[in-house]
Formats: sequence, structure tokens, C-alpha cells
Amino acid sequence: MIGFIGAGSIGGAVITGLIKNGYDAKEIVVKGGKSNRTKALQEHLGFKLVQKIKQLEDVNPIFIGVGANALDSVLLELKSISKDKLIIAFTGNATVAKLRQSLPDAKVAHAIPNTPVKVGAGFTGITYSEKFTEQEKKQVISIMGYTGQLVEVPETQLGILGTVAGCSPAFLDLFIEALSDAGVKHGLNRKLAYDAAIGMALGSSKLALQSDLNPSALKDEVTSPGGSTIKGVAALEEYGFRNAVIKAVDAAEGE
Ligand SMILES: NC(=O)C1=CN([C@@H]2O[C@H](COP(=O)(O)OP(=O)(O)OC[C@H]3O[C@@H](n4cnc5c(N)ncnc54)[C@H](OP(=O)(O)O)[C@@H]3O)[C@@H](O)[C@H]2O)C=CC1
Ligand SMILES: O=C(O)[C@@H]1CCC=N1
Repeated sequence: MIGFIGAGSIGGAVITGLIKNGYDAKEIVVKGGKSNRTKALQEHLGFKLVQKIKQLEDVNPIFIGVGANALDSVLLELKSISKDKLIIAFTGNATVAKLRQSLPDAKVAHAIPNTPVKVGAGFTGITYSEKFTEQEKKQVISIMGYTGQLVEVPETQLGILGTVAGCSPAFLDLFIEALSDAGVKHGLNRKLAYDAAIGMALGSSKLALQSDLNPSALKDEVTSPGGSTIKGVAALEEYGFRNAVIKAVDAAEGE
């Protein structure tokens, strides 16, 4: 059995991605928060719901999806049942050092998933404490693999990786929304505008993934000499698109 403490936006997305992609719901135990959010998810997905962290005693690994404000109390409660368990926290401020200090008998890791885990297309960065064996890392991969890619990085890179992959679904959604607004401004109906923008983002991502060319060269393939695309690219640059994206990442990084 595997466990989750906290099934909000990201915890719930990982649980959904696991189950929708074939992980047995009967093998998942979840301790939710105060609202009925987790109960609603449980009715939809069929995992086991428990009321107390202690009820996760026989469960391993345990994933933590609570926010920063709830982390300390969760770790305090978890400590007595954490011996030799694999504990993977998604919480932003759950550094390996903090987890290690709070759960000295456990094997801890800090991971930052992104919301596409929900459809098995996630990109999750993870930093393991040195206690993790290669076999235990494989165990985590065998679970998170249901939700997409899992990439191990040193903790010095986990924050920026989490911003580039974890915050940016919101940035891309904003771009898609803006593109759809522009389509509507020029006469498309909203549904067709969204279908076109989303289909384009999906197709362009697939092309970038499968192509030998990097995105800069792929852009060059779209910009016909004297054509409409290069005029659009020039307008994006004039209005600071590239810099706006870099500044968004700076801001998310706290700069
Ligand atoms: N959203 C994202 O895309 C990502 C978020 N993160 C990080 O994950 C953390 C959570 O973010 P997010 O999912 O967006 O936040 P949410 O507020 O959506 O989810 C947090 C969940 O934790 C639950 N919770 C709070 N206290 C407890 C408790 N004692 N026991 C069990 N469950 C509890 C809450 O339940 P209830 O509301 O029912 O009380 C809530 O559902 C943050 O630190 C964030 O930085 C990391 C990667 C991506
Ligand atoms: O907004 C946040 O803090 C979290 C971290 C990555 C995505 N969402």
C-alpha cells in the first residue's frame, strides 16, 4: 500500500494520474484535510480514505501533498510511524534537510511534480536524501512513472526545475487563454479558438519532443521569409515576450 497526506491540487493530481493510468486504487490510502475535497475525490476514484496519520502505519512509501502552513504539524504526527519508511514531500519548503531533521528515522525526498501528472504527462523533479538505496529509488520511479517523467536532480536545481516545469503550466495556460482571446477578437468563436490554441500547443510540444531540432530552429521553420509569422514574432519581441517569461521565472524564484 502507498499513502498520501494531503490530496489538494497537486496531491490530488498525482493520485488521479496514478489511478487513471492503471495503478490499483485499492493500493492507495489517503489522509485528507478538513474540507470534503478528498472525500469527493475518493468517491470518484475509489482509494481508501483514513482520518488519522497514524492509520498510515503499515503504508510505505508516503507522499506529502500539504501546503507549507500544514507541513510542520504533519511531520510531527508522522514522526512516530516513520521509521525506515520512504517519505516523499511535494510541499514547496520541504527541503531534504528539513525533512531529515523532522523525520530522522525515515528516508526522505523532496519532489516537485506539475499538474500534467493528472493525465500521465507530468514532469517531476526529485531530490533524494543519501539514505535512499538504488532499489528504493526504483520503487519511487515505479510509482511516479504512472504519472509521467521523474527526473533526479541535486537539490540546488530542484527549485528552478520546479519553476520551469511546475509553475509554468499556469504560464502556458495564460498564453493559451490570450491566444484564444486574440482569435475571438478576430472573429473565431471561443470553442474553436481554444481548440486551435490547445491543439497547437500539444502538437508543437510533440514536435519539439520528437524532432532533432531545438525550439529556436523549429521557430525558423514556421517563419516564411516576408511572411506573417515573423511579423508576429517581431511584435512579441517588441512587447517584451521573452523578457516577460524570464521575469516571470525570476519572480517565481523570489527575485
Ligand atoms: N499546485 C501545484 O501545481 C504544485 C504544488 N506544489 C506544492 O505542494 C503544496 C500544496 O500545494 P497545492 O496542492 O496547490 O495546495 P492545496 O491547498 O490545493 O492542497 C493542500 C491540501 O492539503 C490538505 N491538508 C492540509 N492539512 C492537512 C493535514 N493535516 N492532513 C491531510 N491533509 C491536509 C488540504 O486539505 P483541506 O483543504 O481539505 O483542508 C488541501 O487539500 C504547496 O507547498 C505547493 O508549493 C508543488 C508542485 C506543484
Ligand atoms: O505555486 C506554487 O507555489 C506551486 C509550486 C509549483 C507549482 N505550484
